[in-house]
Amino acid sequence: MSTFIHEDWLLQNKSAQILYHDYAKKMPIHDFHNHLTPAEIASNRQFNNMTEIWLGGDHYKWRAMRWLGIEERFITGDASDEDKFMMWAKCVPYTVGNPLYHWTHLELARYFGIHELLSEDTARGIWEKCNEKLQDPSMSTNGILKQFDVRVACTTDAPTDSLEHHQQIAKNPDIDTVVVPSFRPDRALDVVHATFKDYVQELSGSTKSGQTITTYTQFIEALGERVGYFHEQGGRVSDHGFETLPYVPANEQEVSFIFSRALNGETLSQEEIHKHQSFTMLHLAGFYHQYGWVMQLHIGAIRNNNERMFKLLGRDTGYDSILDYDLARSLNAFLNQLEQFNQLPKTIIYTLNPTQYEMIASAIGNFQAAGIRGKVQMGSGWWFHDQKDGMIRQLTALSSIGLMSTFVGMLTDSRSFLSFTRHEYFRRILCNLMGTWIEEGELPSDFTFIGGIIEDICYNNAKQYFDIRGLSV
Ligand SMILES: O=C[C@H](O)[C@@H](O)[C@@H](O)[C@H](O)C(=O)O
Repeated sequence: MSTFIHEDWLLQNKSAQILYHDYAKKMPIHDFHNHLTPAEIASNRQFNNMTEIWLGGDHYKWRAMRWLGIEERFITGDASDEDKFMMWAKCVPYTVGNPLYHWTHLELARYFGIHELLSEDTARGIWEKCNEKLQDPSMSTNGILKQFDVRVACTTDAPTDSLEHHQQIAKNPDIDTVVVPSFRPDRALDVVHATFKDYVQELSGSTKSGQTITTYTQFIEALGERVGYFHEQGGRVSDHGFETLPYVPANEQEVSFIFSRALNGETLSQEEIHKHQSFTMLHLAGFYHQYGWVMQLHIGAIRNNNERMFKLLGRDTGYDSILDYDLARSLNAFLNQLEQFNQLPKTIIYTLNPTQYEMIASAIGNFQAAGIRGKVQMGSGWWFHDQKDGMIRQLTALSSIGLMSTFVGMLTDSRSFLSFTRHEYFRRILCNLMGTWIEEGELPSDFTFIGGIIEDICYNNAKQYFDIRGLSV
């Protein structure tokens, strides 16, 4: 009997199989956005068991378990690692149709050589086999990066981070992967949050002078200094998470006043919040442009919706979802404002709302520029759309309205070292889509040509676009 994850899995025709096996499969990985922990890479962490590496931090699995009515103690609570794994195994058969079912079995197959389907019945054997394999040097963090030929990994880091772990990684001759930080200044834009004042203090502490920030000008200077520091440490990417991307024009004087009111803990109007955010984003984008960075905008998540659970577990624990809102005007206005002053950096826009794919694909066509292929990009299917249907929708919108040949492709966006197979998943779906176009006569059956485009989307485009120092290929 053939296994579920077989050689031609998801490749439904001959052309798709050729594209995947002869072109996509061999390409290295350029993982330009993830949430891996630099400290774990620096210490070359070896995981004790499957729960540690697979279930800890994975809010996708947690949501599915809650959906099945599992008690929280088996999800994020105090149950033993073994009991948590057994409970997850029991849930897996009921995830059919959800990407979790695919991801789970693809990860078991590629990392552990396990082709049995995970369920209550097979759980014990799989737990033991995987835990044993996890002790192998090939399964340490560095072992995994090597196995999957991960040439670049961009972690997600606070502007105030010392980046000491990145420095250790860079000095370690055993780590071939170029691991660089991404600058994620969400808290700098969150003037309404009760901790904004503490954040500004933290930011002051991270600058060379350590001088207390009291004015907006000092605040922007401090952020600029930290962008410079990240750059020195190899950073070439920033990342922002927005509910919506407001764009409300403002001037320095107004925003300075709003900033000092925020520092005093005064209540700000929605308009003031948006003005501060818009103006600060223009400054930040200017820095990214100056350093030749890529600005990533993740837009459209409504977060921490379950207050009771937020109080218990905090953020990123599986209580975020898709926001509906208007984006076209503010997105165009924001990009336009940067473009007017020649300050628009290379930009990737991800949306959590797939009804916006066509709109975004059309908007980015307004801001492409000489000398850079696909300067403004639409990011791959993000989060709830990091699955077959989501990827096909994103690729279809991008290819119909823009140029898919310039697309920088896939990233894991994951907190787990077992997620590198997401690239394989994406590649199979991409090859199946283009292979089907060949079979249906919509593309020529010229494999060198179409295969070359596949190789570009899998790796070459990202390598060229991000231009991360030290890349050896
Ligand atoms: O795929 C889902 C992601 O990891 C999600 O948790 C992140 O994208 C995170 O919310 C972020 O804002 O960076």
